[in-house]
Amino acid sequence: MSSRGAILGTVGGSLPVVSLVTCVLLLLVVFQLWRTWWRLRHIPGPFPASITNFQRARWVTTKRAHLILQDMHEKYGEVVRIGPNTVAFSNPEAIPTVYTARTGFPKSAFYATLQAYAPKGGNLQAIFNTQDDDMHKRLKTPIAPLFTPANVPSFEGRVDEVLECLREKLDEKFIENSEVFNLGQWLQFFAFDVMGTLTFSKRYGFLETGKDVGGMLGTIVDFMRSSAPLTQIPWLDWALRKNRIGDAFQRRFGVQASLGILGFVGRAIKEKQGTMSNGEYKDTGDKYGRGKDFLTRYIELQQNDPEVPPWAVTAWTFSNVIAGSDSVGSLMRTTMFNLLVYPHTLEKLYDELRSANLSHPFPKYSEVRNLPYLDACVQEGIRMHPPFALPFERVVPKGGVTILEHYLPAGTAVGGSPYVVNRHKGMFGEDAEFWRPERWLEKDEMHKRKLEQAVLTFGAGRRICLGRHVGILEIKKLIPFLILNYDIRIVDPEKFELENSWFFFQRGLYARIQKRAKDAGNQS
Ligand code: HEM
Repeated sequence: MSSRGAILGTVGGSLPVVSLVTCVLLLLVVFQLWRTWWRLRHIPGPFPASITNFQRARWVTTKRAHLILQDMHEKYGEVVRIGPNTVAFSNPEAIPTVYTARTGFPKSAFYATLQAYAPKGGNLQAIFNTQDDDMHKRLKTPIAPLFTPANVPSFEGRVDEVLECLREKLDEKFIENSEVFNLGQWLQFFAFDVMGTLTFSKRYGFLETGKDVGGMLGTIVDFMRSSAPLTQIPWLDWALRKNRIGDAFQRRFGVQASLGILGFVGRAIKEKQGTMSNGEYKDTGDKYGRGKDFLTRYIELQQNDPEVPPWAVTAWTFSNVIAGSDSVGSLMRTTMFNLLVYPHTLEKLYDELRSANLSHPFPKYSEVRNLPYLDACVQEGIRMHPPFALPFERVVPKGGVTILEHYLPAGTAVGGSPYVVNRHKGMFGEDAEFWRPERWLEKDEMHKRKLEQAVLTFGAGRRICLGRHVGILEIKKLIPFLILNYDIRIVDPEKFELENSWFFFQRGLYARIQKRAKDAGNQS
């Protein structure tokens, strides 16, 4: 008898061996599941979430993860286990603990899934998606001064240029015949063309053509739709997309949308570097008093500082395109939608704007930035519909942390969904689900600051949105312009639809517009 046969013989043939191996494997699986469950067993949540991430990935595929998460908090409390190693909170009191101003509480692997991949260079780290604190500092420090409240008004002339284009198109296409049109889409075109102008000195052409030129908007939707479920199971992203074989497959079948955006950014950089090196580009300013665009400033920063890696220009520009266009468009739509659906708030805002003696047709930022009711409407829009709406995950550092009386060991991923946190009734009131700009004005300035700090739409702490002042400038320029110049009526508000694919997309804000009488824009 061979030695193998002898071994089999000792356990009575091959079948029992197979059974034994199966039993051992099963025991190992059970042990592993038990260990996984055990680690955060003190955090309440649905049982499947304590042993697998597939449940929360499934929530994301429904495109209504924000509502499911809200239900989970309703059922299990303010701190809920949503994955084997992941915990979500709903009370804004946890914000300063999780989103600290110092390093050491890094972003989780959620963000790696949002990094574009190239087989030669690996993942492209951008400011908003890098998990590495040092890399973040290297990327952010050189460009942060461009985004300060003091510098942001230098971009105003470029916004006026795009407002002019929007005005022309609205007047030309939709005034005469009272046509019903997709106002939401035009606001998105506006937001993208503003970011194109701010970044490249060029509109993408959305407003000119009334179309998604080059399919860029669709590309972003595709990228987010394919990435959003994977943010919940990052190793799957790595296995499917972030390796040479997966990448080749994605390229072959044209499903890696981030490459389309990167390709666009790459071409724009090359073109600009060309015009800068052959002396064609002159920063002379123009009738709008515009200064240099972002890309020119990025290229100069990179050229003047040997510490800055050459690929930083792509990373910075990619951030502008991905983080700074759809987000602003979303907030514009939310604010307009709610003003139209709650006409008494629109009237109140109209009265404030008329009394303010604003420049016509485009109010100056200095004239509108501190108008109280306009500010309340913008803050309420920011609160109601955060353009990024899955929990912003961070990794608990060594020593663990306690949030809302729950201890989380080191290595736990923890985050708040801005949609859920922004609707916390204890902070924002029993009517937190509803549009009510007055909540920002009814107490003193300290209360207003407290509410602002409780809103998670821009993130918080060290990784708070760098471009928020740019976005607010755009919104505070656009809304008064629209309201003072046009009488806008919403059509079929129930056609307004939401899709949460990490980017919180909106569709179908239909309206009719008419021009207001010339003297209606100003009371004085
Ligand atoms: C006004 C609408 C905007 C909203 C709601 C928004 C929201 C956000 C959020 C939530 C984050 C941080 C996410 C996290 O913690 O994971 C973020 C980061 C960032 N945003 Fe925005 N954003 C907006 C506009 C912009 C604009 C206009 C720009 C650029 C011009 C921009 C550039 C950035 C950058 C560079 C970061 C990374 C900051 C860092 O990690 O240090 N954003 N944004």
